[in-house]
Amino acid sequence: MPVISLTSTLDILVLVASFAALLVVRDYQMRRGLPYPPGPRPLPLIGNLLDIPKEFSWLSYTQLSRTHGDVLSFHVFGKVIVVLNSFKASKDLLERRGDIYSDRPVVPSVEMMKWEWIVTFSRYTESWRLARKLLDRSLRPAVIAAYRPLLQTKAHVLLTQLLANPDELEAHLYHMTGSLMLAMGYGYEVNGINDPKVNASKNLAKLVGETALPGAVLVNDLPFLRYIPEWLPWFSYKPLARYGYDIGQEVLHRPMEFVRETILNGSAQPSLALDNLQETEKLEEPGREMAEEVIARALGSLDLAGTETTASSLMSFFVAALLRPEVQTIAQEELDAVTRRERLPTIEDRSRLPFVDAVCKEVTRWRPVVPLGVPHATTEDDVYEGFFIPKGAIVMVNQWAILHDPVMYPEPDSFKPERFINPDGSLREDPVLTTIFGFGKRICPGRHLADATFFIVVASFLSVFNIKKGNGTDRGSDTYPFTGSGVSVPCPFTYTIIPRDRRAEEFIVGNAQER
Ligand code: HEM
Repeated sequence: MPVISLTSTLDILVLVASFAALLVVRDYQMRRGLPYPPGPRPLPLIGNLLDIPKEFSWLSYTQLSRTHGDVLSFHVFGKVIVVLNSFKASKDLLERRGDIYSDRPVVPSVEMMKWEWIVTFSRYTESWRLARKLLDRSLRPAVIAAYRPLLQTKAHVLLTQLLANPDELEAHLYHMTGSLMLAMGYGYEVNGINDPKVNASKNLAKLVGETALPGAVLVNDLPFLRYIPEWLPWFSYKPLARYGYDIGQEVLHRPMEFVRETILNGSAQPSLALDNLQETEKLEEPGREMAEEVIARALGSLDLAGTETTASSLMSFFVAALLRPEVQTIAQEELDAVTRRERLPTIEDRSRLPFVDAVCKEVTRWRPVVPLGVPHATTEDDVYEGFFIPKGAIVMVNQWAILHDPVMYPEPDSFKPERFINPDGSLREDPVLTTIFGFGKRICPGRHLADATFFIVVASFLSVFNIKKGNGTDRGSDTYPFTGSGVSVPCPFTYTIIPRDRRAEEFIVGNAQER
């Protein structure tokens, strides 16, 4: 029987220690003696794995930034994760040094599901640049202005649905934002609450939320797990990868097939797909096929990235309105003065509705829907304020820390739209609020659409409805907890939605008949 002698054990220990020392020296040389940004002390091998909670990690980062400073670093299995906790550092790095801070991290689950076509996950490549250019062009303010009537119609349909079935708020919001993306993107009119195209993008968004962030599933930390074969069912990621790939392909291709069919049979409705496909007609093959692929990727990403974020953010508005019912009354007085209760508000009314606008701004500050944004990655080594940030580092913006800074926003955890109102009653603009849409070359291309949609839904709702607390114990803001994973949304809550009065009810019915 082989015996491991004391000397050979010592030999192994010496070997491991020398290897570890070699790594430390190499790391020191690589960063030219400069320190990494501060953070909790890493443990051997696992680094800071135990310092990064799976839930509500933005709260822990905010806490740590108070002692360590606004740029933090963590080390997990050899990867450096940098968390930016201030607007200044986020601007300095992601915007001013955008050439080297605009990549996305390699995420094993994303690779396995072949989701690199989704613009949000695409690496900083020529293929990303092409799709991104198309999105920026298609979602610029002038185009969004042209789609205002569509936005308003969708908001009015939402009112009708809420009147008929007020208990299904979340489903109606999802339906509204999903049907808006599909109408704008492809000229597709959704068919009822269980429309297959809305469901496909909802399923994809759900799976993305559950799996696509670094650390969200074990395979993202231990990439070798992706090779475990299917005959080890408890451990293999392959069935999940296949499912993710299939629903991804459905969102990527099905709506484009629909547009092509409607072009052929002459029933195509105005849409971003139609506009862009018409442009490609001038091209020769293979350029045309490639251009069509870019359109499919860009619009599939729009559908995916725009539906859940906007719907979830709107859900937070309803929680805020429950917590401070008097805010509804103030906003309604402002709305009534503008519309005289003779019509529904429009996006053009916005400049005369500063308080309603302030409500929208405060909701997004109070409960940012993706509190850690979408991770960026560096393509070069860099030095910031004396700290070393290596090539390949994952860089995240802690939106929560920025938008809950008690100096900028006193009592940051309270929902207070008044903070955005100047003493003369006008709206106080706040450039820091764009934080919710990210920074630099990767800033959300759908921000103008999201902003207009948010406003018109809130204004339309408040002009005809009230939301009131449902039954159950009232524990203040604790009655309405939010989820703590990548996308932070209100947990299910009880409420009652009722028309403000008989006049409001008649108005909703009359408006629906006119459509
Ligand atoms: C409340 C609504 C929304 C919020 C809070 C939001 C937030 C964000 C954030 C934080 C990012 C990452 C930015 C970065 O990496 O620095 C992002 C990216 C993106 N968003 Fe939005 N978004 C919203 C609505 C929309 C809408 C309506 C669309 C489409 C119409 C959209 C399309 C996208 C796309 C395609 C990306 C990926 C951009 C890239 O990687 O180049 N988003 N969004």
